[in-house]
Amino acid sequence: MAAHLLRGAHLASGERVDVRIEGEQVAAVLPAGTPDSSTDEPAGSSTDLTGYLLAGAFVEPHAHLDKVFTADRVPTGDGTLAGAMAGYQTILADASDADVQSRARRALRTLVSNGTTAVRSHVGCGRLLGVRAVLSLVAVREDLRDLVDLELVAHVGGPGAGETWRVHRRRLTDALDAGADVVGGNPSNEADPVAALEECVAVAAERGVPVDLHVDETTDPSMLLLRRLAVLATQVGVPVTASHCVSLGFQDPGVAADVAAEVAAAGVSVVTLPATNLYLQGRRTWPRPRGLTAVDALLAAGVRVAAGGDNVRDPFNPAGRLDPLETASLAVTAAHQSPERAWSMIGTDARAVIGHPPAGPVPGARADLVAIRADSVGDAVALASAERLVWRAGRLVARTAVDRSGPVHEVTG
Ligand SMILES: Nc1ccnc(=O)[nH]1
Repeated sequence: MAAHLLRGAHLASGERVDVRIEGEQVAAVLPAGTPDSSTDEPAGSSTDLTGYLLAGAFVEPHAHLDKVFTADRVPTGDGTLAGAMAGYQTILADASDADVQSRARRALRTLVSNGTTAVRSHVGCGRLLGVRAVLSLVAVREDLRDLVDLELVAHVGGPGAGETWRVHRRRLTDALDAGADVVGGNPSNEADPVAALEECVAVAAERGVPVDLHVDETTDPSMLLLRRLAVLATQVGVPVTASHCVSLGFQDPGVAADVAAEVAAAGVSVVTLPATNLYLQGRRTWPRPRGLTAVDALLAAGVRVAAGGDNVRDPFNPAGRLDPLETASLAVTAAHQSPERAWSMIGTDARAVIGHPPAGPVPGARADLVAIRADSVGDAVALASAERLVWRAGRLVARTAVDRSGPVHEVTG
């Protein structure tokens, strides 16, 4: 089997190593310069990674690829979630298959060149879109399958749609039939949030697929569906993820700790989405709160917490770089996590949340790797150097070099 040697990189621990890749996997991790690791290597089958930090590739656990890059098509809204949802409705008529696909492809290539090899994207499948966007993204998933693992979440509903949960149920099953992998939705924004939540979880249980819901994306503490979701999660045998959970950050600390314990006991994972929730939440209150979930309480209770980029250049967030290191930096400054914890939230934890097996410079793991020019994890999170190399299943899929004129990206897939 063809082997490739990555020479002289350092790991997060600081140790300098040579990493041998065979096929799709990491075959060996040896101290840098170990003679055994480089003998019998024909010239050209190694890469010098001196000065690079080598780690498992990043994972984006929560994107919205059907919406990405639409910010310039809508008038600036009022910056709230309701305003963003209303603004987005106006774009849908123009969202042809070709348009959705080209925006999603551009976003995925950027994510890959930044070090990401697996992406979970929510995709609208409500009244205006039906299964159109799901089908568009299924085609993109197929096209780019050598570059990135793309998982699709059927994101049903929306306020004012005037649809009952019977109709939503059909929309979810249609989207799953069309190729979506996971049940999603935004029950907190429905007329009957508890009924909507229960229906989503019921569909996931019936179909035997994971469920990943937008939960409690509000600073209003009286909305706390997370508690009900934790109860439901103990009754179904499918993986349950709660994205956003903003209102948990607005509970009394005792309540937050109790709910976090319930979430941990139920095995529910949480995805925090700092960029969008800093943008959308807290617009109408002073002092202005930060719209983040209670990350510390969740971690203290033993909940798996990942961090995602969510919306990028759309009515929900006009900014965003499609770089998990931007998300990690926000987890440090806005969610008060250490750089090392933030790094794990965009890597190991995010990968576990979406149910993928471990990857990284560990013998036997899949060779999904990112090398970034950085002295340490703290450096990588803070400076987010553009100089990166990315391998997926043992194959180099992207390389960004920097010369005097700036970064030069090459996505090889
Ligand atoms: N934060 C978000 C809520 C609902 N839809 C989105 O695209 N984003």
